[in-house]
Amino acid sequence: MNLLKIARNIMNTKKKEATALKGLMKKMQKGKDHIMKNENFSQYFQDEPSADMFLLHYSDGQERDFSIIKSHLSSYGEIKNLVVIPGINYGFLTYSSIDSAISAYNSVNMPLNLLQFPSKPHQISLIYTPINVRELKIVQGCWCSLNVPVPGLNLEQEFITPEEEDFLANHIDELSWSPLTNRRVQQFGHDFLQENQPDIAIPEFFNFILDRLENELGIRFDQITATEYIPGDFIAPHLDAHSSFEDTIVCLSLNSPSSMNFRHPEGSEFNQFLPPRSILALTDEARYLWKHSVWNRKYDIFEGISIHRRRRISLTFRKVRNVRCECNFPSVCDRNEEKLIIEETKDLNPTSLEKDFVFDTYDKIASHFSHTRYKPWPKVDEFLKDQEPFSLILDIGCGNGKYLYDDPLCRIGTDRSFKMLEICAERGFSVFNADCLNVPIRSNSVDVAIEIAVIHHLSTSSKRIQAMKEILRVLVPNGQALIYVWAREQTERAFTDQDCFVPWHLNKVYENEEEDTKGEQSNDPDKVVYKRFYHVFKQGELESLAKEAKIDGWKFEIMKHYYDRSNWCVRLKKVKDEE
Ligand SMILES: O=C(O)CCC(=O)C(=O)O
Ligand SMILES: [Fe+2]
Repeated sequence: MNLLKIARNIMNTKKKEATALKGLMKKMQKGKDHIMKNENFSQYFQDEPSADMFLLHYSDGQERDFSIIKSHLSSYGEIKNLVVIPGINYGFLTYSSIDSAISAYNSVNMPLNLLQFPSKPHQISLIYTPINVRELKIVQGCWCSLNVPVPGLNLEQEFITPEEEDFLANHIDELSWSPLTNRRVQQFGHDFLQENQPDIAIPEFFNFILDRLENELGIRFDQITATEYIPGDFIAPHLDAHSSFEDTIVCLSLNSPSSMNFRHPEGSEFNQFLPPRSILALTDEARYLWKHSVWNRKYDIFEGISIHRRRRISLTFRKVRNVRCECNFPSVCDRNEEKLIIEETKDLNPTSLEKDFVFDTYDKIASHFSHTRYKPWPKVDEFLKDQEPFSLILDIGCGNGKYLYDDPLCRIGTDRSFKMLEICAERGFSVFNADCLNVPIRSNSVDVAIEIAVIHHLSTSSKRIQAMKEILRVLVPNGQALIYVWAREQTERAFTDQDCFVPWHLNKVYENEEEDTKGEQSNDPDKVVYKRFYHVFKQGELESLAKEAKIDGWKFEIMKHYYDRSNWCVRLKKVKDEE
């Protein structure tokens, strides 16, 4: 090779390097600009060195990238926090000292300091920030620890071996999972989710673990729930029903770390880290008083370091209770709760359940209810504003009239509760007393109907269908309706049954002294409790109801169905039934 050729080769390599470098610098700047613009983070960036840093890594933030980022960044000093968020190309880093941060900053930000990620090589870069990562809302992992101060909570790590973990998970996966909205489950022993179902025998492959638990805790568990959580799945805060199971409940985690939130009724909260193969025993206060939940997060932050969740299978071991619960926490105990058994009949007359726990209750709580229900829900409002001007709008079950506000000429409301109607009348709205099963309005006469949080107070499915039929009847052809009902799957509350009572805690200042029937005394001396009857809807149930409701050659077309504020919702249109 002659000299000229060598020189040209060197020149070419240098040129290539320079182009690569330019490309990288451009990409870094683009990444920075993107974050500044879209996440509005520019306020968090600063030139002055600090131990807290913003980490641009340009990878997909998955677990395999995380370990490379971590081992590289550890070489500059001790790391206090390192949060890499699944699916996001930036993260957060805190060093134990500013010196480490400076040394990382100076080396990492050098162009062409590429890290060999499994996906592809990446440049990472660091920016100083004044913000502590715990305070950043974007970080949605659960900050958790191994020992949380919840009395009666006990974690034991490595309760089973990795081989036993595989053995259990494989056997369970051979059986069939039942889907719930946000996770899948399998029940063994007594199936408390499906009433009146015979017990399912506990498969033999569980025997070794039942024996081990019996040896350790002295309890032979006879009910097992297997739950599958894909990252992002969750279980809402709940207490395992006191009346259904005895004191100690044990959760065994398979295949993935996760965390469980414990919340005291007065508000304090802790996140318990759950390593795979560990058992967590809930006894006494932890079992009876603190609600537990698994949040819908894709990662947890344990000792400052983000830990990606993978597919987790949890096994919950319980012992079915045969005697009344005598726990020391009567305020949260269901021992006195009657189980609602509702007879399905075609009779549309109100039952005493509806009279006492819907009509009467809403009359009693009307003014308190009205003070807490004044803001229209944005999606309902949007629907109403979407309608042609001067459309006639009927609000069935209008309550205090929060959707009747502007434009009273075109909006009319009905309700069963006279007290609610009095409130509407005082506000000058056009309302009248009516039952939603028999609306005294001509057929084909209203352009738009809404029925928000009403149908879930009807106790039988015949009544719920009749309510839908009434909406269909009064609407003009092509008229639209919007219906909201409480979702069983909501995260705000947990329901063991679809038919249930939900308490209303009424401040005594709202109690009418002349009335003879009073609510029950609450734990709070200033409050009384009134029960409201609800039938909480399963996902898809409202759509089935809409499909079933047909009259005189008309039916509903489902234009949209969605979840909003703990409710299942449908937007319907009255169309010709061609069948
Ligand atoms: O995921 C877990 O370990 C807890 C499940 C649970 O709370 C339950 O099934 O009641
Ligand atoms: Fe539970």
